[in-house]
Amino acid sequence: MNTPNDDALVLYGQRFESRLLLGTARYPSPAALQAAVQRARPAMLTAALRRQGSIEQGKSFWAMLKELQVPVLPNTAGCHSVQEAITTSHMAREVFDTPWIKLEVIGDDYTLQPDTLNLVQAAEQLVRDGFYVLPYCTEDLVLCQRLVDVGCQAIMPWAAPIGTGRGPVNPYAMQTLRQRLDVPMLVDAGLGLPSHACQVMEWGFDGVLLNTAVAQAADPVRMAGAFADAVAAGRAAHLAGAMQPRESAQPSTPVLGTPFWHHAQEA
Ligand SMILES: CC(=O)[C@@H](O)[C@H](O)COP(=O)(O)O
Repeated sequence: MNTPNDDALVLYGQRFESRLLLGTARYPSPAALQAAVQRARPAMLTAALRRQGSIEQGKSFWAMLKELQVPVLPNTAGCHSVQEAITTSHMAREVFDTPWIKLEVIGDDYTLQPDTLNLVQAAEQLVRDGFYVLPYCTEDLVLCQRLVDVGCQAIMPWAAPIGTGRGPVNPYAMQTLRQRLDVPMLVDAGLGLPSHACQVMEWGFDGVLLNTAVAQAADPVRMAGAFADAVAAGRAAHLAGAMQPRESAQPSTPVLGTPFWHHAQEA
């Protein structure tokens, strides 16, 4: 029997049972992608409208995504300008028949760093056009605030540049961001290990989006499972309320006073 999840992820008013989102690129085979998705059961699958490959390959890829029955989150990967991102988003909405868009506007091709100056403008227009915009951004607090100001109901700060697998490179800024803004935040890009995902979930992030760490693992299916478990563990730890670290040692078993077995013997 399925028990209702009272801790579902809610984005733009929609509930998702999982807090893990997966990318669909760079898997060794379509079968590996399918099996990884079946193992991880992600909330959404992101795919670039501008995928490389022949028209035939494209058609069978989209058919496979449909078969997986996981909501598709089209993305604007490869877009470098506001207009390009907006046009691509509108095409994606027609192709996938969905209001969701992962908004990427790349500002630097070497680091794949989001164009923080133009991202807000693109997001504002897309929100006005009725999209559910999930902007891929840096962990800069003021940028994230501006994205929220223009109507983004959730944001996706990076942990590290796409494909690096370095994990959160700026823990201080990420934790500050989490404390300062009260919107759903999904950490997108740069996670390499399940422990990275667990860490950001412990900090209170609402979910993670990742691709390379699963797709490029020696065993993508097993790694997909490991990430799904890590995301759930990090979320549970966050909700459980962690102890505060201490400077000095404190015995976890009190040894002072009368041992409890002493009373038992006297009774
Ligand atoms: C697929 C996708 O959207 C990536 O651009 C995303 O940002 C994930 O990054 P990693 O591959 O570093 O997990």
